[in-house]
Amino acid sequence: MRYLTAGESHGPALTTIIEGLPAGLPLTAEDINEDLARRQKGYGRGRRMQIEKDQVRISAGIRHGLTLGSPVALTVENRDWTHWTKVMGIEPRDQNDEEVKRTVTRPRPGHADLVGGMKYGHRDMRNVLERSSARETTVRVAAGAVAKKLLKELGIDIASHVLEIGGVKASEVSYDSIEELKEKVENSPVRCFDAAAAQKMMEAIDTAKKNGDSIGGIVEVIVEGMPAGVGSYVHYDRKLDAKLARAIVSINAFKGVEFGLGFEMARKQGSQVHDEIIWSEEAGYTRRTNRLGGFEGGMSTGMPIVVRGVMKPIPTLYKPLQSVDIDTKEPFSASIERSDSCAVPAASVVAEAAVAWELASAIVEQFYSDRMDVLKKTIADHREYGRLF
Ligand SMILES: Cc1cc2nc3c(=O)[nH]c(=O)nc-3n(C[C@H](O)[C@H](O)[C@H](O)COP(=O)(O)O)c2cc1C
Ligand SMILES: C=C(O[C@@H]1CC(C(=O)O)=C[C@@H](OP(=O)(O)O)[C@H]1O)C(=O)O
Repeated sequence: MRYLTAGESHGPALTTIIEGLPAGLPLTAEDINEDLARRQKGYGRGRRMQIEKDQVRISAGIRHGLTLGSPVALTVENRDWTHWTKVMGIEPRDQNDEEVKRTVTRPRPGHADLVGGMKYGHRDMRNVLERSSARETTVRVAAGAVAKKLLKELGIDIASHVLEIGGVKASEVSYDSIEELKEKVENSPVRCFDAAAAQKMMEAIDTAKKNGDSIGGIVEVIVEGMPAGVGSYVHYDRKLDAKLARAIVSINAFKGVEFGLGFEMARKQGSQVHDEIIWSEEAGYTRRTNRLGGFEGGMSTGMPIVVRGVMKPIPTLYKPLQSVDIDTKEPFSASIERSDSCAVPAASVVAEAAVAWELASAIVEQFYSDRMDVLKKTIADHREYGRLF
């Protein structure tokens, strides 16, 4: 499967086209809108999220609530567009209009402005920031919601949550089921299961905001029910953990990724890292522990997938950092109109979507069928073969 996205942050709309979905997958706008709403929540976001109320319009690929096997086209309109019709106009610009003539010549350190401008020859760096904006993650979440629906049909469940914001860490995660974790997380303004830590995280966001600064954090995605043996050890570009790593780091402002114990493995002995193998009639092959986070040799082991990503602090700051105006070459200290101070909770929903997409895509590639009912049967047979292997 593959998908493309198009759209500028303050343009009319964002669009995605999804190709390669099997026919017969139940899918409604509500399935997608639920995740769009989850992405919009989260303590620490700026005023833009009060303007937007993301809703998907499905314009192709679905009939009577089921996928047809043809490309699925999804669009989310930008409500803010009504305030930007002149500046972001599609038609040639009106050279006499003062508002239209104003260009962005002051790059923000940490954003794509300067290098993107140099690369594409955009001396008005609005042409860069409009597309480099994380507004694009709206339709990535829409594509992810479709992937999640496919995974759900195959008995694969996915959740995401926030582990750390601005140095405030949640306590060790403990939950009886992924459903219990989800319930706690969805009721938290920072998507953290630990209520005491969540309170401190919100205080850290308030402090950063008051100081005109921004903060980042760490998110975790957990997947249960993934069959063993998806991905492959035989070639670098077929390793599923590598695909997930790329997907996480492709999210705006994400700078690192780890699986299971992750970077902590550097400080441990092999006996404290590798997961002992056991077998039972009911469950087949499982592990006593899950310190490797669900991967061996670039393949899913069948244990829960545990992947984390680190998000840097938001680059646009009310507290000015020094930069250079590209017209005058003079230094300036930037002042800005609006920005998020922390988008880690929203980004955890994006990470969930990114992981869901990669897993669904890898499953469809490996167990290919044009039909959802056949895919379901193939996965069931694969699980049974693995149990008795
Ligand atoms: C959900 C989300 C919201 C974001 N909001 C902002 C924002 O309001 N202001 C900002 O400067 N950057 C924001 N970012 C981060 C920038 O989009 C990102 O830093 C930029 O595209 C440069 O890419 P890089 O940080 O990956 O190098 C956000 C990122 C995410 C995932
Ligand atoms: C619009 C979204 O996030 C935006 C991501 C973003 C950036 O630079 O990445 C900058 C901000 O945009 P604006 O300047 O319009 O306030 C965020 O609001 C969104 O998540 O839907």
